[in-house]
Amino acid sequence: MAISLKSSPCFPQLKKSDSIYLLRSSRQVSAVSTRRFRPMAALSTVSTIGLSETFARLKQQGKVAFIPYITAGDPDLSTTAQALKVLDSCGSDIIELGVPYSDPLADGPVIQAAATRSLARGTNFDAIIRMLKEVVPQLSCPIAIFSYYNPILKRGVEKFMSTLNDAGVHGLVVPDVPLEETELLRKEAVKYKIELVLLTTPTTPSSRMRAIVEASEGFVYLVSSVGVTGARASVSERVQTLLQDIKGATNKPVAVGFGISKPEHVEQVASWGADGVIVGSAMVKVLGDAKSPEEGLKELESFTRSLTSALL
Ligand SMILES: O=P(O)(O)OC[C@@H](O)[C@@H](O)c1c[nH]c2ccccc12
Repeated sequence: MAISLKSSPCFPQLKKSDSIYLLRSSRQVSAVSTRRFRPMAALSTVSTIGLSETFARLKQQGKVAFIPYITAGDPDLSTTAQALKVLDSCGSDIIELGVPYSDPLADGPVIQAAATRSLARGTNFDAIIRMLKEVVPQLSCPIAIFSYYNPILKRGVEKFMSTLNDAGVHGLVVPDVPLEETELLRKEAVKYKIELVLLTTPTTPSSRMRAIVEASEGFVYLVSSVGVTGARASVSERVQTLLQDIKGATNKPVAVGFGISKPEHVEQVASWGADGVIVGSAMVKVLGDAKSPEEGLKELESFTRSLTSALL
């Protein structure tokens, strides 16, 4: 069944030939766009497919996934709700949504500041989940929650996973959980159909990298450079060989993050064979630097479009 696209704030009027097709998958209706941009309205009742299925569909279309990260509650949760819809309608394929934390040891100054602002406003996990229950049914791309390990342990792993499942979240990234401790996380994640994404870095020994890619669900997160998150002037050439090493060890999709902040970075990483490109700090900065939430959302729209166009 094909439906014609309606105009949406994020892309010019598309031709009829750009119709999207609603495909019935085994578990749910899913929408595959024949182009990167999707209208918000036309997909308001379609539930999303998961991370691995998203990558499989993009691979069939010869496309690379665009994966933005934003911090929930910065500047506030209602702006986050609108930002998710803007990112979705501007062609994001998966969205990473960060749960703000008081000790974000892997984050650079931009995301640390966003977490501090969000926590100062009183953002908490329950409020984020309430917001997601409203917004997820309006999105056409899956959400992966980004949380440090401590808040998950405090809430209880099973309760945390079932709460994500209830909210329609498909993925989870826990940057500071050691591989040795992922067993319990993975067991509960599988039970609640949450794809647990693990990270490998340029300094991960190859035997450990192989264990990580084996255990990772949804996709493998290749951290492009040592250090913390934050926009860099360029993406390290080493990413090319790291991608080859990982792809030699698994058929799972590999998405690259850290430092990517310009269209040329996106293009470069895609040309090296990445299945997905992750942009966080640069997105968070756009929202954080804006004089008002409205201005932030407008800037986010044009910035996202500049990056997703680099993948077309
Ligand atoms: O911010 P960058 O340099 O664009 O990197 C992506 C990153 O923000 C996102 O994936 C992320 C946010 N917090 C993290 C902590 C660890 C690893 C990754 C992350």
